[in-house]
Amino acid sequence: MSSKEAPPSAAAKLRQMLKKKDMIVAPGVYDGFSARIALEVGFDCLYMTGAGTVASKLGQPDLGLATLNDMREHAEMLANLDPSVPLIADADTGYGGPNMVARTVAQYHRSGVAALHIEDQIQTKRCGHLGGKAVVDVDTFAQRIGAAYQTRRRLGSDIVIIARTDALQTHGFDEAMRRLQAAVQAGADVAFLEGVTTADEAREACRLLAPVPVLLNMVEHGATPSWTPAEAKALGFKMIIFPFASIGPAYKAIKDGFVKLKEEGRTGVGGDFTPKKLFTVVGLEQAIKVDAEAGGSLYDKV
Ligand SMILES: C[C@](O)(C(=O)O)[C@H](CC(=O)O)C(=O)O
Repeated sequence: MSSKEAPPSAAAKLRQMLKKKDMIVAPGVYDGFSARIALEVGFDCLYMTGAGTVASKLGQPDLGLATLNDMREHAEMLANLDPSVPLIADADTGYGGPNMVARTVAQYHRSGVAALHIEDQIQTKRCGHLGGKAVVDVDTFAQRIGAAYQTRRRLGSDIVIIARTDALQTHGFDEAMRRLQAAVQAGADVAFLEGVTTADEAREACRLLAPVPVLLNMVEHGATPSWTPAEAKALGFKMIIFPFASIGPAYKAIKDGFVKLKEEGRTGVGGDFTPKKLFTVVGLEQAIKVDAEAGGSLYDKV
């Protein structure tokens, strides 16, 4: 029996999206559940936040504590919930020298990740919106991106390489631009100026980098003013990520529920949130279908 032609990879799909004029909007997801909710709402691109991954998987702050294995495993799970929806995943510093960056790109590619961002912070990195950051020199950064590009070519992969500079805070705008330009020369597909602080700076960065697409990191209450996708598009950005779009509301909702439980002995979970509702959000229908198509009847009475 012939099988259907394989659909395009998520990375190839993201490359197509980059060519269109629409803004690419990716909500931050930090676990399988938040990713499923983003898919339920109909987003056509997801962002795996490193900060959210470290917080949820390790219960730790975003200080470079996650290893390649932690991040890859998480990214693979997220990328494959719906492989037709591209996942942009945080890859921090690439986790070492050129050979480690090469392993990172190869492993993210094999895991079905559509795009990854690699930055110029030192290995003991921190969230880009904390003070006291330090960056490697421009040549080391260009080597990281060059290793990513060579790996992508070697594998025949469409994975989109996003170069992020954290140099704005310590070295100023001109040096940050120089770094992004060096990264583009080294093979980056998309530029990411971390911690942009004003609309003028944002507009100028997009102008100087054109035609290279620029990503905006819309961390709420960080260094960057709050802009909507439409406002970001008007400034010249092509992609926007909202890293805390799920972990922020989750914190409040979970905490409120726990306080209620502690004080009143009840969680206050809404009556519509039945066990079946939870499993439906995370793919119950698909699981039933797979079983039925294989001739099974395991879930007839679910
Ligand atoms: C984008 C980011 O890398 C992330 O992990 O989501 C973080 C977000 C954050 O911690 O504020 C970053 O900007 O460094």
